[in-house]
Amino acid sequence: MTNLGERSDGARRSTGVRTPSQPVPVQRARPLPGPPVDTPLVIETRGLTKRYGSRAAVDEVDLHVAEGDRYGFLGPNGSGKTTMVRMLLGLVFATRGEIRVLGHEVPREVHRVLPRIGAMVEGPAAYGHLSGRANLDLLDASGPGPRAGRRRRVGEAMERVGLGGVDRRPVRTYSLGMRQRLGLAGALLSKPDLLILDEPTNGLDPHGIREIRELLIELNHEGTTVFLSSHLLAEIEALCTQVGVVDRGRLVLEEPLDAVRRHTGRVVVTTPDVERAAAALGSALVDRTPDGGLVVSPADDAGAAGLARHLVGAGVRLDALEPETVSLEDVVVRITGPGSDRA
Ligand SMILES: Nc1ncnc2c1ncn2[C@@H]1O[C@H](COP(=O)(O)OP(=O)(O)OP(=O)(O)O)[C@@H](O)[C@H]1O
Repeated sequence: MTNLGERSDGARRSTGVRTPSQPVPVQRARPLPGPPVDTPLVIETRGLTKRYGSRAAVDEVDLHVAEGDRYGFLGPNGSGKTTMVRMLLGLVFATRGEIRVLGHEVPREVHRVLPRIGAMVEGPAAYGHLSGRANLDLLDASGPGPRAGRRRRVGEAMERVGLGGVDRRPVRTYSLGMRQRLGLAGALLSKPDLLILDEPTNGLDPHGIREIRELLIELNHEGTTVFLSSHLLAEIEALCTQVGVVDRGRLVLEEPLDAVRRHTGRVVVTTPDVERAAAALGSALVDRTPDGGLVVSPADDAGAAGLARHLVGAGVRLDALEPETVSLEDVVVRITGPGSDRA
């Protein structure tokens, strides 16, 4: 198997946007902003494929997750996210392709990788008749950590996910959100270098989602790389620094979030004098936003400053003049089809 760590093409990020009629793999393109290209990769796959019968659940995926990333792996239902996550953890064998996690080949060296990973896949599993603390005690006992300090480790993990006060209740009385937090506490026990989480905010209410997001950002600032799969665009947009979009098993985009939400070169004008502004703009007015903003394509040499002068000169009062950006949702909807459960 090729040593993925020896890649020299420098293309740690690839980029590509396709229209639905162009089912091409992700393209490698311009250098992108973000961490330097020599940031070590903690997850890398090449040509990774998993077939179930004639159907490819994961299809020729080249994934690049760099140290320090908060990487959001996004895709419609049935697009292959869980299969991908399971292959990264050695739970499912690939049909073809290569996987390297934290510098080791998976599945061959997965025993060297797992102690450094915290993972939560397809919802947390726990013994319902035991308390959350007892479940974590068992999990800790099955891990590589020493017995000494177990009580403290478990206590800290429970506190971090907001379950500090409920440690005597049996897990069968937990809400889905509490189970999700318990799963996350289990993933944190070993103070992992890498967290791999499949839909970690499933079942959480908005407060819970925010708490988990803040926790993941905090852990990331402390040095943990976070890889999470989700179909929740808003969640990825609020949390992640990097985005990989998968559609029907293929990785169709992999970019820093900032690059995805790039500026369009157009300007959104907010004004109380909408019709006066529209008349002054003439053919430079190209669209209107749902909340009444005017989308303007300013002449190249004049830019936003020239646009502002022109409008003020025409007697238009300006509330705001902002660059228009593409939302993650716009991009994802454009490049992916409906989930395979709707095909
Ligand atoms: N064990 C299996 N046997 C046969 N087909 C499978 C198996 N596991 C997954 N698949 C198929 O592979 C495809 C990808 O499934 P996967 O669960 O990885 O997608 P997903 O993106 O995680 O979906 P969701 O967001 O709905 O969880 C689907 O078409 C699914 O039906």
